[in-house]
Amino acid sequence: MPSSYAVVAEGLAKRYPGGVWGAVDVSFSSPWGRVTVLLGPNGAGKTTTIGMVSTILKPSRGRGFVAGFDIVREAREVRRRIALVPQEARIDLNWTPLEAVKWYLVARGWSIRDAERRAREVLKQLGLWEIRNRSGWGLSGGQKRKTVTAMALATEAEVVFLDEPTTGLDVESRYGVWDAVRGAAAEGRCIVFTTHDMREAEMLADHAVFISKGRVVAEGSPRRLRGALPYRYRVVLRRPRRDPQGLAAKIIRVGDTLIAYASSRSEAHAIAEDAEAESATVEPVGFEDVYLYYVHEARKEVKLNEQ
Ligand SMILES: Nc1ncnc2c1ncn2[C@@H]1O[C@H](COP(=O)(O)OP(=O)(O)OP(=O)(O)O)[C@@H](O)[C@H]1O
Repeated sequence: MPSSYAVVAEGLAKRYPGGVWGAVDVSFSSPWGRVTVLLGPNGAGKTTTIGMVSTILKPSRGRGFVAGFDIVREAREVRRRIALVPQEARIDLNWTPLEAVKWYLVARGWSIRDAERRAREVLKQLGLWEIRNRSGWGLSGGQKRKTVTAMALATEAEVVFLDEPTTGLDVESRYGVWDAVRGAAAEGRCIVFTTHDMREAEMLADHAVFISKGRVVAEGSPRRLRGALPYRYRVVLRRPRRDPQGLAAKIIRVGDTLIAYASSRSEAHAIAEDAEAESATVEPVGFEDVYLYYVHEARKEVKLNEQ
């Protein structure tokens, strides 16, 4: 029973009724006390993966463990230890944020007094304090979304699965969610998070898992994944007069903008000068570049361990 990791997926696959494969071969390990971010294009299999490890979906193949418990044979034990915010989660609109969080905790076995105290704490952290007593009918989409996230993070769950919790949230609200997620990880819990926002992934991830077409194509810490790219710098050229073909390690075209990759800062500056572009910026590669490389280019599996 492997329990040194909070979540372990071993070759998980899911075939939906009708024959569509939602996941084909998903293997990854999420450490305790860390934030694991699942990344990948629409339809890659992130939600399906979260569904399987949170016991909502039965895998068609493979094995999975949460806190050392088998996700199929010991699903009840797993459920006791997790909290989940599905992508489409909604609150009961007849409740206020305070009621929603508090009564959810009570339903999980908390005393009313502890639930009230904890609900207040989390609502403050997520910037929901001012509207804690407003009916769900009077909340904006983002406020409702944050309330559901507050319900999951307020719990004692050792492992919290959040499927795109910040989609549609304003900048300040995102910071609130990030703060709460980091706080939960600092308590030793494991947070598994999906997002399409590369900046968010870069800010939050201790551990990243890239999924493409139902398979894990890369896994590791952001630093390791960045370091494994065959280039170090990206040059963004807007309307270049000359094509940096030959100078760049790789080029991506987005309309009249080119992203050229270089293996050193001096090469990057040479590309920027030579192109005579309307504007040129040179920056170290980031998570977006990691994403583009692993998801769209490298088809082979890459695994980067922390050692
Ligand atoms: N209930 C279902 N029945 C049949 N096919 C499904 C079902 N749910 C998902 N799929 C399919 O499984 C594949 C993976 O979907 P999934 O929702 O896991 O992707 P995702 O990575 O979470 O995507 P997104 O970023 O758009 O949320 C897709 O091809 C999808 O159409």
